[in-house]
Amino acid sequence: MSTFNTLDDLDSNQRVLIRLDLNSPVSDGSARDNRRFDRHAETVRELADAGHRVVCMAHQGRPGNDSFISLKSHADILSSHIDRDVQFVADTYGADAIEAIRSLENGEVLLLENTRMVEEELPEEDPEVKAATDFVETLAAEFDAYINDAYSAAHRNHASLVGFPLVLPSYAGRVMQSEYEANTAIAEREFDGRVTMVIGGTKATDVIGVMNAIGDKIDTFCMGGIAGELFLRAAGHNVGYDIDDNDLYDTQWENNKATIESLLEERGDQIELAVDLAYADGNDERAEVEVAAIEEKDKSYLDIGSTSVAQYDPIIRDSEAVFVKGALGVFEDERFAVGTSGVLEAIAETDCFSVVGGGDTSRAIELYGMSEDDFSHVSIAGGAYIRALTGDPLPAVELLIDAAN
Ligand SMILES: Nc1ncnc2c1ncn2[C@@H]1O[C@H](COP(=O)(O)OP(=O)(O)OP(=O)(O)O)[C@@H](O)[C@H]1O
Ligand SMILES: O=C(O)[C@H](O)COP(=O)(O)O
Repeated sequence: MSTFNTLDDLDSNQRVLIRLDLNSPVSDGSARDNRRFDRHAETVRELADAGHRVVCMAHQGRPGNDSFISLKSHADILSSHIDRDVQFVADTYGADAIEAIRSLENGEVLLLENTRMVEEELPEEDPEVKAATDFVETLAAEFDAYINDAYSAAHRNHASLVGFPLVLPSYAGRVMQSEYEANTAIAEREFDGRVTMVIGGTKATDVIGVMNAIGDKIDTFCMGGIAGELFLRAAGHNVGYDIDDNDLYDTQWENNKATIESLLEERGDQIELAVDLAYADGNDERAEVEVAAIEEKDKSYLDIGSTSVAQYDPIIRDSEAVFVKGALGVFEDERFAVGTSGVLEAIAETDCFSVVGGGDTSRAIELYGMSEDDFSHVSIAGGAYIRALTGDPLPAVELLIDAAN
């Protein structure tokens, strides 16, 4: 597949600016280690070993969310994965950042502060607009090359992703290369038997927006996570709204209500909803309730229930291909891992073609004693992977391809 320039095309001794996707779960104000660090470490290590000066950009969370934090802890985690120091500067493109960039020696690695702290990074705009921002112009002047390794963020038209390919020689990093090749090939595959997609996670908007586009390729959607609860709400149950400040449901409901309702109407026979949900009871133990018995939502539902898992299990075992996007519950807490681990184990035990995607979902594989080898492909991308399945191009990838031609 000849597409974009890769690290094999990079000249020696370059000052490189590389976009990673280190967007991670956050606890106690710090990032938690996950597969994204491990995978990007390969690209960063290769560049540093080759003697380039490596400056990394990445984002974390979204402004206004609890997970919108500094990248300081990310530098420490990345450093532990590449066995060399990763310097950190709490600045994006101001005087401190420029000084740190200019002080870098060959083979050294520096991580800049969270790109989403730059006002010009968001919102989504045309590449030409992003390329003309102070952020892109100022940083571009310090580098010989731009590398995009952030396949999992390539569906966003943000400055750090679409601005630089217009002003610097641009290359794909190793993660970009392998994820692009795998996900593009998968999007083109055809299957004879049942094709199932398991949908969970927190970013319901990303998946609901593409369910129609992939609906002709998918026979059955098994729903969980936030999207699952929103569908239950549309089906007339008293769930799928916020009962605390975490705005996981209400905004996504407002933005997707019409689409969910029309999906249920037009594709209702393809969509499997949970029949029971799990929560923490007064003793902090896992408890389950039938969806039909919920009169009012007065607690957070953190997993699908075991009857729902038993309902999804034969569907998965009868499938020729299973695509997973997002976790069915808060699997990081063992009490609420029943849905996610149950579904993943069913996939691992069959020989269907399987892809597991979702920024954090791949972590469940390791956490619950499975191996990545039990699946055909494990992607560290969530929204980008599901967009790729529709066959729609990813803006940041298209720009890398244009740059090579
Ligand atoms: N019912 C739920 N309530 C709160 N969080 C949930 C629930 N179900 C799943 N989650 C959380 O969803 C996260 C998994 O999301 P995942 O990273 O796979 O997809 P995403 O957040 O939707 O999107 P992306 O992969 O694009 O980042 C897990 O960290 C899990 O705790
Ligand atoms: O985690 C992800 O899926 C990517 O980093 C994109 O993050 P976003 O959904 O906040 O743009």
